[in-house]
Amino acid sequence: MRVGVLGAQGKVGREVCAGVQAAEDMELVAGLDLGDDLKALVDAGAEAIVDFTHPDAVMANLAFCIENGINAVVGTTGFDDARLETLRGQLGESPRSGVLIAPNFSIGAILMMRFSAQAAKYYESVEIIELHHPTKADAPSGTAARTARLIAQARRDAGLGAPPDATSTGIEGARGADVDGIRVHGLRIRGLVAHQEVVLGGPGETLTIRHDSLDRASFVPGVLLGLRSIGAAPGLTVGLEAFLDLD
Ligand SMILES: NC(=O)C1=CN([C@@H]2O[C@H](COP(=O)(O)OP(=O)(O)OC[C@H]3O[C@@H](n4cnc5c(N)ncnc54)[C@H](OP(=O)(O)O)[C@@H]3O)[C@@H](O)[C@H]2O)C=CC1
Ligand SMILES: O=C(O)C1=N[C@H](C(=O)O)C[C@H](O)C1
Repeated sequence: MRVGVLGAQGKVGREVCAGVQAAEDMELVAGLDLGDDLKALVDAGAEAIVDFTHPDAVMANLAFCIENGINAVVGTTGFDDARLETLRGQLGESPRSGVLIAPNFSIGAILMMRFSAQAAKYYESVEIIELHHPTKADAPSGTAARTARLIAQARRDAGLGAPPDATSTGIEGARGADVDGIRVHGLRIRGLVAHQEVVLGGPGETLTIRHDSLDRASFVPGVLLGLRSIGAAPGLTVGLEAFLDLD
């Protein structure tokens, strides 16, 4: 498979380039970064791209790929419902392309999200703490936002209301961000890579589900799986779990 990487000079992009180059069934035909012309992907005959760029850049990159029939595996964050709807519309007009949007490509993070959603219906309280390196542009993290939405859906399905919280006064932000009714707290700490805790609580007990990406190599096997899978999945896929046998 002929692969292009967007954000090739970035922290994750560099790891992905090395992973693609080491894969026997893949060839790295283009490594583009800020300022490079996307036409290089077409000139190089890229069949699929990987995007680890910036939330402000990714939609234009994907519009180009979809128009040109290039499949895309996307780690860049910043996807809300409106953006996903835009992509569905673009893919509807160019049905040969497949786009995978995955908030997190590490297997442990995917399991952490799955376990959190499974546990959600058993606990009255739940909050999320995401911890990242201080060069991260977006907050809360894409992983935390997705986890919050999965937990919120599981709570709704179980008929649970809002988690208990008597806070009636305080400093703005002290209780974190509200994502679909779930509180998310963000830390930006030098030395960290990507980490998340989901803290659940009920009478007399708590359960903490924690995942740590200690190195960006943790994202590469999932990206390669996405590349190997996306050719057979035209349209929009959200979450790498669609290509994992989790059930
Ligand atoms: N889904 C997942 O598993 C993961 C997702 N991420 C997400 O991936 C994204 C990138 O993260 P990270 O690698 O840490 O960030 P970096 O800032 O280290 O890398 C981003 C790279 O993309 C470049 N870039 C910016 N705009 C464009 C553009 N229009 N076209 C091509 N390249 C561009 C940047 O250039 P310059 O520096 O000159 O601006 C930089 O080299 C973030 O949204 C992050 O949240 C990160 C880790 C895992
Ligand atoms: O910016 C990062 O580093 C990461 N971004 C993704 C996110 O926002 O969830 C995935 C992982 O947390 C690393």
